[in-house]
Amino acid sequence: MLKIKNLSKSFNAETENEINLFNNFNLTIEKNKCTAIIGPNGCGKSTLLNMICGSIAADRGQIYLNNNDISKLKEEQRSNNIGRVFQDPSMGVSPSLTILENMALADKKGEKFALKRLIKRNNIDKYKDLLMTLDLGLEDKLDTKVKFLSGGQRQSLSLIMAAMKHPDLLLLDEHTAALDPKTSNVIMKKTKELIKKYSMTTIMISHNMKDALEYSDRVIMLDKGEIVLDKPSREVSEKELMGIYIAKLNEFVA
Ligand SMILES: Nc1ncnc2c1ncn2[C@@H]1O[C@H](COP(=O)(O)OP(=O)(O)OP(=O)(O)O)[C@@H](O)[C@H]1O
Repeated sequence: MLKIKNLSKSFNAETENEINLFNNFNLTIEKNKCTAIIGPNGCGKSTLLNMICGSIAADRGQIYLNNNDISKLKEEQRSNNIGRVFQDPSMGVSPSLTILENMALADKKGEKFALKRLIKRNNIDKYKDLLMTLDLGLEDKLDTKVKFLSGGQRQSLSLIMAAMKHPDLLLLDEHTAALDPKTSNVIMKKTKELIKKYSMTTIMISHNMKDALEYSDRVIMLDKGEIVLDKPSREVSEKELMGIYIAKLNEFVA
């Protein structure tokens, strides 16, 4: 379970460009459930994920993961228990390393290791088995540098790597937004399968209302750093979400 208590964050404090994004923000994310976070551009979705994983510091407040206060931990320390897949297929993987080297790195997350001893021959079958589940033939390209893979292939690899150590929390930051509809669909299905298989508590940011409803247990809409809707996904329709979304966008334009 993830518990966020009284989180506050502003940017450019005490300047004319000050943005008070979160002000005493509270949220509890249930264990082993997938929660979708939606909301218009700039409402604070990525900033929230960045504060959870520690890539940006909150001004005030606490974050508890399975009752442990992680607020003061560095990003690397939090990454032992938090996996993340980004929108950009080049993030979350090391493009100049091979598929095999990337997977071995993900496998060693949180451990001290020597790079030259990174790859353990007896782990290769494990990596191949994981890649085989993607059905993209990547298991036969272990020595291919990741920069030569397509966006969809990289994103699939990134997902497998993020889930490899069965993190307590999986953060999906618009992870299919840069992909074509068919590949996006394949990756969403794979995501659902992995979340279920490894019982991962998941937060998924999406601008795709249909995916947000289909693949989550709960949907939360943010607007200007505040929760404006919070419902079980099965109790809300795409039409209802779009209605609120458009009303918020119109408020923004007005
Ligand atoms: N490092 C930063 N410095 C200054 N302002 C920032 C910084 N990071 C985010 N912001 C501002 O905070 C607000 C929220 O940004 P954020 O990226 O969290 O929104 P978002 O909901 O993820 O948007 P999108 O859907 O476009 O990805 C925006 O106004 C953004 O300009």
